[in-house]
Amino acid sequence: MASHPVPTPIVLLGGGKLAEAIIKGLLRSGQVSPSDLRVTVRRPERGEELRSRHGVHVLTDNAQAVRGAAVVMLAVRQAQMAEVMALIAPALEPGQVVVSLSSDVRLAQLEAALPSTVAVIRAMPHTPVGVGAGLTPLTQGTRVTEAARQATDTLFAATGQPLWVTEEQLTVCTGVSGTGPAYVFRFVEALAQAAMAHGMEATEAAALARGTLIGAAKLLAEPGATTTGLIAEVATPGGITVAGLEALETHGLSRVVGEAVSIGIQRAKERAELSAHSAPK
Ligand SMILES: NC(=O)C1=CN([C@@H]2O[C@H](COP(=O)(O)OP(=O)(O)OC[C@H]3O[C@@H](n4cnc5c(N)ncnc54)[C@H](OP(=O)(O)O)[C@@H]3O)[C@@H](O)[C@H]2O)C=CC1
Ligand SMILES: O=C(O)[C@@H]1CCC=N1
Repeated sequence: MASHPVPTPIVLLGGGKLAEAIIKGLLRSGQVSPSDLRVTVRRPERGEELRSRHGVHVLTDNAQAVRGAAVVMLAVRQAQMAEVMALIAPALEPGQVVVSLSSDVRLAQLEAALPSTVAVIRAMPHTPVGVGAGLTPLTQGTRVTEAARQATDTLFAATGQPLWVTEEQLTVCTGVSGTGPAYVFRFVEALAQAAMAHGMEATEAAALARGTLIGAAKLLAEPGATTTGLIAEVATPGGITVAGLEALETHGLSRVVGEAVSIGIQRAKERAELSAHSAPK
């Protein structure tokens, strides 16, 4: 599917952290130019940042921004979703694709708030989209045509890899890959803290931990790499890594990671419920 051109213009409503990562990823792909991208903000200084860093069009009027767009992405937080959907609903044009990045608003609620002539898709990108290395789970609403699906697939392929899932699975993805980069970075911090506890200077400790993650990630990205194989390459039988791996499990690594994922999924479900109950009828 990714051999199709990326559909443009692309409009991002809410120029926050995730929107900027998507802008960076799309521009980096070389398949989209700054003039293909429009982003809305509510603070002029944020608009200036985005304009000067990426050369994109910046607007404050969400309804005006969606005019003529091929794809409209909802990139505001839960608190602004209902308001922004109400603003753009009368301005959306038949055939447009609306992609919600919100973890908190379900397809049924999105479709109820938006005209029946637009295709609604939910996406759960993560910040690696900014370097073209994102994995973006997607789930489609009831009015999605093959063209709309292909347009969205192509767009996220430009920032890494799209992955189509059910809406239920998207909630799991939120708790695993949407949040996941933060957990990985926290692990790097913990590794650096451990190095410092054993006498390393902060700068060297941070470099050791960061270098370990970046090097390990590159090995994992090699064709055919498996975590089991990569672990075996490090863990000399009867050696030091084996002892460390045992300590990780004894002290609950799998349980702790499982707990973080479960809490994330539970919170995503609670927020979706809250959002459904507070939506204007
Ligand atoms: N960050 C991530 O890694 C991920 C985020 N998401 C989802 O993406 C969405 C955005 O998250 P994130 O980027 O982190 O949050 P941010 O708070 O960074 O971005 C939201 C942006 O929307 C702006 N905004 C608010 N109201 C309006 C409005 N009426 N018109 C235009 N812009 C407006 C905010 O402006 P101001 O700066 O003034 O507050 C802010 O810059 C959320 O729904 C989140 O769940 C999903 C997956 C991963
Ligand atoms: O923390 C959040 O709520 C969002 C959703 C997944 C990643 N960031």
